[in-house]
Amino acid sequence: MQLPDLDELLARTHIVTLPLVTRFRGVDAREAAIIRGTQAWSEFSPFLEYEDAEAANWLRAALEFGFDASLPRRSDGEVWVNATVPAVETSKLDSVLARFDGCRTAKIKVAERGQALADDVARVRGVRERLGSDARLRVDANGGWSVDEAVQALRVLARFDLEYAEQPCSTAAELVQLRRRLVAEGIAVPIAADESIRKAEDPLEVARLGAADVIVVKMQPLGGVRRAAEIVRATGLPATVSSALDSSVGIAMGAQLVAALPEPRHDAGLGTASLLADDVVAEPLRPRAGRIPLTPVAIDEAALERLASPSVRQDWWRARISRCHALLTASAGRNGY
Ligand SMILES: O=C(O)CCC(=O)C1=CC=C[C@@H](O)[C@@H]1C(=O)O
Ligand SMILES: [Mg+2]
Repeated sequence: MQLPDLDELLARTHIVTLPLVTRFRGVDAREAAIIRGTQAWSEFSPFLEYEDAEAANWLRAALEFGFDASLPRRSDGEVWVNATVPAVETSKLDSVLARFDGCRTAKIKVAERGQALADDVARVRGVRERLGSDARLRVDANGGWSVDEAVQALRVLARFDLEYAEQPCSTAAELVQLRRRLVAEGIAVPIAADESIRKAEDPLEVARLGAADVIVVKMQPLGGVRRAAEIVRATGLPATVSSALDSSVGIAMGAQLVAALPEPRHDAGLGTASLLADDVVAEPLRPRAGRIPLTPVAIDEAALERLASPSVRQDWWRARISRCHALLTASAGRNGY
């Protein structure tokens, strides 16, 4: 595939600000570039604090999805998704869970700065009580615990029967130590790596070190469907595909990554359109009966206008796209991107 040139890319790009229902990851709104590709609508939405070198991978993913005619795409079938529970008080659990119709798996944020282990325990207990004993529950600490804190927390949280704990500590070396400690203490909680995959220089290190039982893969940070699927294959570990809190366009991209992976599959963290108060498509990809469809999304042109970011943010994003495009052009490999 040839990279679209910069002027063409910018002419095809809409910059939008999507309000969130609940504060998540420290933000109340999500900014994204929505791109009308030649093959499909695609999304470029690296978090604002990411440097260009990291953000360029996200652009690679957007270009593959939007412009690469040789990318296999499935339009039939569905993807099972998990409910995503932000670090809310227990009084908000009913309203959060109500947004994830029929989800049989929930991922619960823990180790939030300013909160205590008792808050995490109450939240996990609250979700277990509401979803019942058959539901699969995962927690995600975003690297917020030391090894000692993780042992202490997982000893208590294990009581709620966890599918896994995602990125309990920040480094792969700590995850290795933690896994040994959990085995030694008889605490049966598998470990998943997220930031240790998507923010690592070498995403295969986790597998080499034996740092995780499961890997979490996000299609934008990993540079697209093909690259992410290759990482999964190379690690040989079971994978959970997850969103980066994308619009429904990015969610549809993630769903194609799920379809590209071998079975069995963990329920995907692709229910997060439910955390948005508005979206760019006619029918947002919110879970119904625990699933989202693989059908291509239909853009709502009026929503692109309604949600258009203020001009100062448009300029910021266009400058960012230009810099990332230059990085990709400079490093273009055999495939042209
Ligand atoms: O995996 C999910 O259930 C939803 C996606 C999700 O949790 C995340 C999306 C974007 C940024 C991250 O802080 C967060 C994660 O850590 O997995
Ligand atoms: Mg995570």
